[in-house]
Amino acid sequence: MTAQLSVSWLSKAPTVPERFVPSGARICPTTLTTSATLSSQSPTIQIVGVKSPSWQENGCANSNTFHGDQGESTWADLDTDLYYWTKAIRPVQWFPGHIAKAEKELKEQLKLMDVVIEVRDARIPMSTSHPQMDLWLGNKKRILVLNREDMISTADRNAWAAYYARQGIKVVFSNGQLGMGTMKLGRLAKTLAVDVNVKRRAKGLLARPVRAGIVGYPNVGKSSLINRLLKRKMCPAAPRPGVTRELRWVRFGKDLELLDSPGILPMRLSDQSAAIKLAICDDIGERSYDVADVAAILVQMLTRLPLVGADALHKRYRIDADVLSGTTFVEKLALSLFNGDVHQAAFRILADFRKGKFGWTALERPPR
Ligand SMILES: Nc1nc2c(ncn2[C@@H]2O[C@H](COP(=O)(O)OP(=O)(O)OP(=O)(O)O)[C@@H](O)[C@H]2O)c(=O)[nH]1
Repeated sequence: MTAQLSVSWLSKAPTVPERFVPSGARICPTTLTTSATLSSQSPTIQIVGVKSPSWQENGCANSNTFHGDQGESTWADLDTDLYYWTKAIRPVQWFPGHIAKAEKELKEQLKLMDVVIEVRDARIPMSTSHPQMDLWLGNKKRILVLNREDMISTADRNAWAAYYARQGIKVVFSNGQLGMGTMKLGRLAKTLAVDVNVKRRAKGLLARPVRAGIVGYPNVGKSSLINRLLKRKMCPAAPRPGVTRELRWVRFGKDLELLDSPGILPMRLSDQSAAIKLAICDDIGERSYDVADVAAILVQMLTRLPLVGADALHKRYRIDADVLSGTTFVEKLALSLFNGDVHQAAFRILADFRKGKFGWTALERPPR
């Protein structure tokens, strides 16, 4: 997919740190691809009852600017640069066998679902949107959940809420760890599927529980949400991707059944900007990426994020991020804290980000 660039892009060379400029790399604006634009391949999410069913999630397929209350151009520039940074590192690819199996089984179970609850990581809602989800779900009733709401800023949340509101999409923000949003989710699922039993009764059949399938990328918090709703640990949940291996229906009260499913993602991650964000957010298996590369890119991203910046990195590690490439930053940290062990230093930076040590922030803002 190609992106049309705004004039400012054409006139402004991306700020690409040396380490991430691949040899022979050339800026070719008309063929730039960004995570924002690639995600536009995924068509629509809709909540039944909402008019105008077709939501081009990234309806501005060719827009690369982000909106929000601050740093609009910062987000756009960052997206451009991220594209180049990823060109210089080992591609991130992850498709373990259980995902292929889960995808097949999930498609078979679809016909049993009255409503589908699609869970995404609130830090990266576009990068955790499966490009084929719309094709699989067709007209099925859907609820969009942005989980890990505690891991983003209020400004991020407002930007995403406004974005979905403009599309006529109701989005539930949730916290699978503490349970916020889960009751609302349960209620919404039952409300959306209310016609199931209306139709059954009209045919003289007994009412049955509404069936809601919970789907999404790995580690976005699907099982945790179910456990929180049930107030019991019925589904395996742990802080690493790929914990749920089997599809499993569980009952919530007498009128709702929930399907927990393994996290699925595309066999080939063609959008490497999205793939890097999955790695940063721990939504993809650790063996699929080079930790040092990913941490170096994270440093460069954080330096540029309006809510973080080089100051936050300096405060934590006493190293100036704004004058160094991400790689040099990681190497310096390795020397100062880990006896030169770059892997450990890289892992520390990723772990600190995931624990919110630089402040809670999303890595994506909605397209305009
Ligand atoms: N901070 C925070 N952590 C969460 C939230 N939801 C889930 N988690 C944590 O994220 C980790 C992954 O959650 P899971 O429920 O196992 O995720 P999953 O989507 O089922 O993962 P897969 O098995 O890979 O499909 C767990 O350690 C949870 O405690 C949330 O809203 N906020």
